Amino acid sequence: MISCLIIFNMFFNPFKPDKISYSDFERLGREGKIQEVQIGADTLYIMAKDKDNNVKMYYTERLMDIDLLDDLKSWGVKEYGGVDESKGPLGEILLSWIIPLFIFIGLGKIIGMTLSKGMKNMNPMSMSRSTAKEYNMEKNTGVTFKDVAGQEEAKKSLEEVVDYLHNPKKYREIGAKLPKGLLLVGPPGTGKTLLAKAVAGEAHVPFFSISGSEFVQMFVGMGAARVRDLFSKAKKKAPCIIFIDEVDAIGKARDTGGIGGNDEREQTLNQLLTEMDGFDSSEQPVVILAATNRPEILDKALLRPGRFDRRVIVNKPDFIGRRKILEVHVKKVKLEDNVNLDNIAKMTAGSSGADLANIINEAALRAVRHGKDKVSQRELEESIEAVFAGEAKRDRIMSKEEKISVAYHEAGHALAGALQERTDPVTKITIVPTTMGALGYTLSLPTEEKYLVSKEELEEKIVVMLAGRAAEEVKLNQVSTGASNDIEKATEMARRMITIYGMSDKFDMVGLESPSGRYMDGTPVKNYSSQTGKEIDEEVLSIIKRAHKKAKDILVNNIELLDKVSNLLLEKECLSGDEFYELVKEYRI
Ligand SMILES: Nc1ncnc2c1ncn2[C@@H]1O[C@H](COP(=O)(O)OP(=O)(O)OP(=O)(O)O)[C@@H](O)[C@H]1O
Ligand SMILES: [Zn+2]
Repeated sequence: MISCLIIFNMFFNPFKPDKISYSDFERLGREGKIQEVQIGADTLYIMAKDKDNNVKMYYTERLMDIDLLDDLKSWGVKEYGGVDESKGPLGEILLSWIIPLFIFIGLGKIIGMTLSKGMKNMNPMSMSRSTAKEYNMEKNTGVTFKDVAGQEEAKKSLEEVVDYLHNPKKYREIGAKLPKGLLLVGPPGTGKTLLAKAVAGEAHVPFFSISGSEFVQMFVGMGAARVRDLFSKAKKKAPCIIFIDEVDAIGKARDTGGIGGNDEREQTLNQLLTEMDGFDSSEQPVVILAATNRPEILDKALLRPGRFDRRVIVNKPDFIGRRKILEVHVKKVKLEDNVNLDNIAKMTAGSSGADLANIINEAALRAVRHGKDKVSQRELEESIEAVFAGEAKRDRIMSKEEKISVAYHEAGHALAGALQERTDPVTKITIVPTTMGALGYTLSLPTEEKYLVSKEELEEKIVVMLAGRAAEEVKLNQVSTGASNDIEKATEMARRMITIYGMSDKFDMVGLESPSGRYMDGTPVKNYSSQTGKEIDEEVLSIIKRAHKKAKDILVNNIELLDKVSNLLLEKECLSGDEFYELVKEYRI
């Protein structure tokens, strides 16, 4: 055996293939120097003439150039075909090309095997591959833009990437470089991962994905190794997509300090930057998509040109977007014919795509629980409420007095909602306690999407919040702990009107608190003196007092209606918006 290897090594060197770049390969092709090409999964083995017109063997990393076969034909390459690398990367090719040159018939296998080892060692990338392989690779995600409902703007900005991956040649020829990195920015559950997969699916290219947070838990040095490994593998499969979810976990600004694991993160980040700079996107069309919901904390180095220099905003869906997302997801369940998805879309303002997917699934589970074979409006509405307010908790025993308090409290909220001009319509009132701790609740939902809210609207909202307690006062002459949540929300809103929205006469348009800046404990960053602080407190107090008085006035002026609504609530425990407005209409005419 040993002697065989020695003999073999003597002959090996003259036939050691040289690695060439893909562009050199193309140049050889254009110059008509290529005689034969064997196409492996990751490697192209090329027999071509060198400068001195001697036939030599070369290899290059295979890029997923969809024009490869056309090119080979147009260059007049006579022989080409696939190579089965499972016998060892060079096994087949060597057997057919080199062995006949030797008389070592019968030693072919050994030579093939040993050569393949030699080949491996010449290629450093395959060595690091074994150290870490924690990313996912999907050859075909099977997701297309059709699966991503709404998000039209995001899709539009990603279409160019798809086109580029489809046809890199077109861009290469004109000298255009597409951004290597795109940052998908948006709140959790809005479909960033889905969009990234859709880009890969649309372009029919492989999809490599890894989550930034996985790097943080890594042993020292592993994060960087993993990034290196990921890129080397991806480059071989180019064109392809690399998707880094939660990129903020590695890409946090480096100077923010912190204890432990920081070095690791920095190394990983540096490696990522190095890798991004280290390849030519026009030769190796690898597009890196990264997702974050906190772009502001990212290291500026990540956002420089040539890195993640483009942003794609992925927002929570508006009414039409929600409607479309619902349509995508109801396809997966059996629905009754009379289901009104418009209503569901209306009721779910503020929900993300993931919330909506969740609601549909929840409704299907409920339908099974109800012994049905189709999902109806009822299950859909119930699961929305379960998401927003918690499940009904009917086993909670309340005394009669407690029930009366809750009924007046909720009737108070509902009437303040119905009897002011700028408030959202009431869609449901219930005095059945929920698993989230509420003793009852009043649901009011906007009829249309709102992006701007006026001062008057905010004032009326505060009146609605305070009207629960106000009803207890005017009718039962009592105050209870039941209003604590309302009080907290009303106070917060009044404060924001003054300190953030510039809605007080006293402070005009001075920004007293920054809307986004918060301390570690969640309290807002304050930009004012303690004297101003006192004055703000006074202003807050006066807004609340005014609203409280208005709530009481509304209820006192409509005391009969208040009685009616709470009595009906006590009787039925739960009123729909329609039932409630029936009563209101009677009394308002
Ligand atoms: N626009 C949409 N159309 C259809 N389904 C959606 C949409 N947005 C979200 N979804 C649903 O929500 C699920 C979760 O979305 P995805 O994981 O892509 O969100 P994400 O923005 O990456 O969230 P995170 O920031 O939490 O990782 C998807 O698998 C899909 O079922
Ligand atoms: Zn209340």
